[in-house]
Amino acid sequence: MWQERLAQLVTTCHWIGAKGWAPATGGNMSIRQDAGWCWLSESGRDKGSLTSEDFLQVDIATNQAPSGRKPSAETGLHTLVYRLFPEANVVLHVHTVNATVLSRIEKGPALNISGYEMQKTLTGQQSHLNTVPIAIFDNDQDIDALAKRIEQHAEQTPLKYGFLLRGHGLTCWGKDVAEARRQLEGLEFLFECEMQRRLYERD
Ligand SMILES: CSCCC(=O)C(=O)COP(=O)(O)O
Ligand SMILES: [Zn+2]
Repeated sequence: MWQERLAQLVTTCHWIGAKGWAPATGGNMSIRQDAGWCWLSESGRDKGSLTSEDFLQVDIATNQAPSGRKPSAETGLHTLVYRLFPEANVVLHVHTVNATVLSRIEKGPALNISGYEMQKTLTGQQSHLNTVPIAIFDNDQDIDALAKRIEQHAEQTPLKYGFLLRGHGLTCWGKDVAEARRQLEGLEFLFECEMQRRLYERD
Protein backbone atom coordinates (compact mmCIF):
# COMPACT_ATOMS: atom_id res chain seq x y z
CA MET A 1 0.00 0.00 0.00
CA TRP A 2 2.60 2.59 1.06
CA GLN A 3 4.93 1.42 -1.73
CA GLU A 4 2.23 2.31 -4.26
CA ARG A 5 1.74 5.66 -2.50
CA LEU A 6 5.47 6.33 -2.70
CA ALA A 7 5.47 5.62 -6.45
CA GLN A 8 2.59 8.10 -6.86
CA LEU A 9 4.48 10.65 -4.77
CA VAL A 10 7.57 10.35 -6.99
CA THR A 11 5.38 11.13 -10.03
CA THR A 12 3.92 14.11 -8.18
CA CYS A 13 7.41 15.38 -7.31
CA HIS A 14 8.27 15.38 -11.02
CA TRP A 15 5.06 17.32 -11.71
CA ILE A 16 5.95 19.81 -8.95
CA GLY A 17 9.40 20.21 -10.46
CA ALA A 18 7.97 20.80 -13.94
CA LYS A 19 5.69 23.49 -12.50
CA GLY A 20 8.74 25.28 -11.06
CA TRP A 21 7.38 24.94 -7.53
CA ALA A 22 10.55 23.41 -6.03
CA PRO A 23 13.38 25.53 -7.47
CA ALA A 24 17.04 24.99 -6.62
CA THR A 25 16.42 22.00 -4.28
CA GLY A 26 13.69 23.86 -2.36
CA GLY A 27 10.66 21.92 -1.12
CA ASN A 28 10.24 18.50 0.44
CA MET A 29 7.67 15.73 0.24
CA SER A 30 6.61 12.70 2.26
CA ILE A 31 4.14 9.87 2.64
CA ARG A 32 2.98 8.05 5.72
CA GLN A 33 3.84 4.35 5.95
CA ASP A 34 1.73 3.66 9.04
CA ALA A 35 1.01 5.18 12.48
CA GLY A 36 4.70 5.21 13.43
CA TRP A 37 6.68 5.74 10.24
CA CYS A 38 6.84 7.99 7.21
CA TRP A 39 9.11 8.34 4.16
CA LEU A 40 10.69 11.76 3.58
CA SER A 41 12.73 13.22 0.74
CA GLU A 42 16.46 13.36 1.41
CA SER A 43 17.79 16.82 2.27
CA GLY A 44 19.40 18.84 -0.50
CA ARG A 45 18.06 16.84 -3.45
CA ASP A 46 16.51 18.33 -6.57
CA LYS A 47 12.90 17.50 -5.75
CA GLY A 48 11.88 17.56 -9.40
CA SER A 49 14.02 14.53 -10.24
CA LEU A 50 13.59 12.29 -7.20
CA THR A 51 13.35 8.51 -7.38
CA SER A 52 11.95 6.24 -4.67
CA GLU A 53 15.58 5.69 -3.55
CA ASP A 54 15.72 9.35 -2.48
CA PHE A 55 13.12 8.83 0.27
CA LEU A 56 14.21 7.92 3.78
CA GLN A 57 12.21 6.13 6.42
CA VAL A 58 11.65 8.42 9.43
CA ASP A 59 10.20 7.74 12.88
CA ILE A 60 7.18 10.04 13.27
CA ALA A 61 7.65 10.29 17.05
CA THR A 62 11.38 11.07 17.11
CA ASN A 63 12.29 12.37 13.60
CA GLN A 64 15.11 9.80 13.51
CA ALA A 65 16.09 8.08 10.24
CA PRO A 66 17.50 4.57 10.86
CA SER A 67 19.41 4.68 7.53
CA GLY A 68 21.77 7.33 8.90
CA ARG A 69 21.15 9.46 5.80
CA LYS A 70 19.81 13.02 6.32
CA PRO A 71 16.09 13.50 5.71
CA SER A 72 14.71 16.95 4.91
CA ALA A 73 15.74 19.83 7.14
CA GLU A 74 11.99 20.33 7.61
CA THR A 75 11.28 16.78 8.76
CA GLY A 76 9.80 18.13 12.01
CA LEU A 77 7.01 19.87 10.10
CA HIS A 78 6.04 16.71 8.21
CA THR A 79 6.00 14.57 11.34
CA LEU A 80 3.97 17.27 13.12
CA VAL A 81 1.30 17.03 10.40
CA TYR A 82 1.24 13.22 10.72
CA ARG A 83 0.87 13.52 14.51
CA LEU A 84 -1.83 16.20 14.32
CA PHE A 85 -3.85 14.59 11.53
CA PRO A 86 -4.13 10.79 11.65
CA GLU A 87 -6.03 10.92 8.35
CA ALA A 88 -3.14 12.69 6.56
CA ASN A 89 -1.03 10.30 4.51
CA VAL A 90 0.81 12.72 2.22
CA VAL A 91 2.59 16.04 2.93
CA LEU A 92 3.84 18.40 0.23
CA HIS A 93 6.01 21.46 0.91
CA VAL A 94 6.69 23.80 -2.02
CA HIS A 95 8.45 27.10 -2.63
CA THR A 96 6.14 28.78 -5.11
CA VAL A 97 6.57 32.48 -5.85
CA ASN A 98 2.94 33.15 -4.94
CA ALA A 99 3.14 31.41 -1.55
CA THR A 100 6.47 33.08 -0.81
CA VAL A 101 5.41 36.62 -1.71
CA LEU A 102 1.78 36.53 -0.56
CA SER A 103 2.79 35.28 2.88
CA ARG A 104 4.91 38.44 3.20
CA ILE A 105 2.31 40.84 1.79
CA GLU A 106 -0.29 39.48 4.24
CA LYS A 107 0.88 40.72 7.63
CA GLY A 108 -1.84 38.97 9.67
CA PRO A 109 -1.87 35.43 11.13
CA ALA A 110 -3.86 34.00 8.20
CA LEU A 111 -4.58 34.43 4.54
CA ASN A 112 -8.37 34.53 4.24
CA ILE A 113 -9.55 33.25 0.90
CA SER A 114 -13.10 34.02 -0.21
CA GLY A 115 -15.08 34.78 -3.34
CA TYR A 116 -13.46 32.18 -5.58
CA GLU A 117 -15.23 29.25 -7.23
CA MET A 118 -11.92 27.36 -7.10
CA GLN A 119 -12.19 27.18 -3.30
CA LYS A 120 -14.28 24.10 -4.05
CA THR A 121 -11.09 22.24 -5.05
CA LEU A 122 -10.46 22.06 -1.28
CA THR A 123 -12.10 19.03 0.32
CA GLY A 124 -15.40 19.94 2.00
CA GLN A 125 -15.73 23.43 0.50
CA GLN A 126 -19.00 23.92 -1.31
CA SER A 127 -19.32 27.64 -1.95
CA HIS A 128 -17.31 30.64 -3.00
CA LEU A 129 -19.17 32.50 -0.23
CA ASN A 130 -17.22 30.73 2.53
CA THR A 131 -13.98 32.09 3.92
CA VAL A 132 -11.07 29.65 4.01
CA PRO A 133 -8.32 30.77 6.39
CA ILE A 134 -4.81 29.47 5.64
CA ALA A 135 -2.64 30.09 8.70
CA ILE A 136 0.66 31.94 8.25
CA PHE A 137 3.60 31.38 10.59
CA ASP A 138 6.71 33.51 10.74
CA ASN A 139 9.61 31.53 9.34
CA ASP A 140 12.29 30.14 11.66
CA GLN A 141 15.57 28.29 11.03
CA ASP A 142 14.91 26.39 14.27
CA ILE A 143 12.45 23.79 12.95
CA ASP A 144 11.77 22.31 16.40
CA ALA A 145 10.75 25.75 17.66
CA LEU A 146 8.68 26.39 14.54
CA ALA A 147 6.93 23.03 14.88
CA LYS A 148 6.17 23.76 18.53
CA ARG A 149 4.72 27.17 17.63
CA ILE A 150 2.52 25.59 14.93
CA GLU A 151 1.41 22.83 17.30
CA GLN A 152 0.43 25.35 19.99
CA HIS A 153 -1.49 27.42 17.45
CA ALA A 154 -3.28 24.30 16.18
CA GLU A 155 -4.50 23.53 19.71
CA GLN A 156 -6.48 26.81 19.66
CA THR A 157 -7.30 27.09 15.96
CA PRO A 158 -7.40 23.84 14.02
CA LEU A 159 -5.40 23.90 10.79
CA LYS A 160 -7.04 22.83 7.55
CA TYR A 161 -5.50 21.98 4.16
CA GLY A 162 -2.11 23.54 4.90
CA PHE A 163 -0.15 26.46 6.28
CA LEU A 164 2.14 29.15 4.93
CA LEU A 165 5.61 29.92 6.25
CA ARG A 166 6.22 33.64 5.82
CA GLY A 167 8.64 34.37 2.97
CA HIS A 168 9.26 30.63 2.63
CA GLY A 169 6.46 28.55 1.12
CA LEU A 170 3.42 26.34 1.55
CA THR A 171 3.04 23.04 3.37
CA CYS A 172 -0.17 21.13 2.60
CA TRP A 173 -1.45 17.60 2.99
CA GLY A 174 -4.11 15.10 2.01
CA LYS A 175 -5.47 11.64 2.75
CA ASP A 176 -3.80 10.38 -0.42
CA VAL A 177 -1.52 11.66 -3.17
CA ALA A 178 -4.44 12.66 -5.40
CA GLU A 179 -6.03 14.80 -2.68
CA ALA A 180 -2.77 16.43 -1.62
CA ARG A 181 -1.90 17.20 -5.23
CA ARG A 182 -5.36 18.60 -6.03
CA GLN A 183 -5.31 20.81 -2.96
CA LEU A 184 -1.78 22.01 -3.70
CA GLU A 185 -2.80 22.95 -7.23
CA GLY A 186 -6.03 24.55 -5.97
CA LEU A 187 -4.28 26.57 -3.26
CA GLU A 188 -1.60 27.72 -5.67
CA PHE A 189 -4.28 28.85 -8.13
CA LEU A 190 -6.07 30.74 -5.33
CA PHE A 191 -2.78 32.35 -4.22
CA GLU A 192 -2.14 33.49 -7.79
CA CYS A 193 -5.65 35.00 -7.96
CA GLU A 194 -5.17 36.72 -4.62
CA MET A 195 -1.80 38.13 -5.70
CA GLN A 196 -3.34 39.55 -8.88
CA ARG A 197 -6.40 40.89 -7.06
CA ARG A 198 -4.25 42.68 -4.49
CA LEU A 199 -2.07 44.09 -7.24
CA TYR A 200 -5.01 45.49 -9.17
CA GLU A 201 -7.22 46.45 -6.24
CA ARG A 202 -4.34 47.71 -4.09
CA ASP A 203 -5.97 45.91 -1.13
C1 LIG B 1 17.09 24.97 -0.58
S1 LIG B 1 15.85 25.99 0.09
C2 LIG B 1 16.15 25.98 1.87
C3 LIG B 1 15.67 24.74 2.60
C4 LIG B 1 14.18 24.55 2.42
O1 LIG B 1 13.41 25.43 2.78
C5 LIG B 1 13.64 23.40 1.77
O2 LIG B 1 12.45 23.30 1.56
C6 LIG B 1 14.51 22.26 1.31
O3 LIG B 1 15.15 21.66 2.38
P1 LIG B 1 15.51 20.09 2.31
O4 LIG B 1 16.40 19.88 3.50
O5 LIG B 1 14.23 19.35 2.40
O6 LIG B 1 16.20 19.83 1.01
ZN1 LIG C 1 11.24 24.93 2.52
